[in-house]
Amino acid sequence: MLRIAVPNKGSLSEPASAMLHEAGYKQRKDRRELVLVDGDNEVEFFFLRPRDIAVYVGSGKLDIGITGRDLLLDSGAAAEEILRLGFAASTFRYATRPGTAREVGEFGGMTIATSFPGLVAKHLADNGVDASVVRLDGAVETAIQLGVAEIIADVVETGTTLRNAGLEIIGEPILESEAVVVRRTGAPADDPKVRQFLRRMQGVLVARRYVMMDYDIRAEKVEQAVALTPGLESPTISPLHHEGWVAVRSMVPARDAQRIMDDLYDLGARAILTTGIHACRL
Ligand SMILES: Nc1ncnc2c1ncn2[C@@H]1O[C@H](COP(=O)(O)OP(=O)(O)OP(=O)(O)O)[C@@H](O)[C@H]1O
Ligand SMILES: O=P(O)(O)OC[C@H]1O[C@H](OP(=O)(O)OP(=O)(O)O)[C@H](O)[C@@H]1O
Ligand SMILES: [Mg+2]
Repeated sequence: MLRIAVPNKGSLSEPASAMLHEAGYKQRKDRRELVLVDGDNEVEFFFLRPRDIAVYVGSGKLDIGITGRDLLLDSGAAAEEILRLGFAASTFRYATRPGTAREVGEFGGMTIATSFPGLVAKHLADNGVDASVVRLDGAVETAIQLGVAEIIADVVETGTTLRNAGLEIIGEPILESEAVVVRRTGAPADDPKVRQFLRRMQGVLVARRYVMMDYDIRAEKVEQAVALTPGLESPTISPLHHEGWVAVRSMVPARDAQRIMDDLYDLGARAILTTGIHACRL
């Protein structure tokens, strides 16, 4: 059985379970379930606090886990990222009241509040800054208003929370984060169960990002058309009964599909169809 840690709460929890479900795994129906055995797929899921996942995986008690890159690096656990999952994207940044400081070099002697003390301490040390770090569980924006800290370091997605608290971002992001799959550092890379799990998750990523496009085009235009729809490997070209025409089938990035359809139409392609991909193995 492959033992997999899955976030039980917070921003990572629902999208992680949705992705596992899309990859064909059984997922829990009740949020209070802590462990779930998916016998058909020979996988056991452990629903754990996102912050603890890298620790369990790093200790070797669980084979792999889904967590945030920021949580992984903050934990200092002996775990490493093996696949980016493309959800829960955010940056990790410093912020403060206007006029307090413009860059990390000016933080000397100040106090920084954060839920990610490991990340912040390392970033300060890397920049040669001597400042205090206070660990808070959440809602760190309020720490400035209440005089607990001059600076905060927190997760920023849209920036709305910071704006609402009257704070502004300082400097470049400390980190760009997203949900990732982690395993113990140095674990054998060729474990067939892990590889199968990663292939399934990669299949979901591709199915979410691509659509299948079909169209008919005059044979003499096919090279120009295929330049617009090169596919992942190479497009399939089939002759049409109507002489001088071919049918083309190719995967295209979903976000470009409408623009590509316009361009194909202008080139003379007709019967241009896009269909969703439910699952795939590349
Ligand atoms: N607004 C957000 N947008 C994108 N990712 C986020 C956001 N808030 C937190 N995350 C990500 O979620 C992970 C933190 O999960 P965690 O469950 O500890 O916090 P949370 O989602 O803020 O939940 P809560 O604070 O309700 O416990 C981190 O990887 C972080 O980058
Ligand atoms: O840039 P934004 O789109 O505003 O998102 C970022 C906010 O979202 C998270 O907070 P959450 O709601 O999880 O509360 P918390 O601070 O208690 O964790 C994070 O800690 C930030 O505060
Ligand atoms: Mg939070």
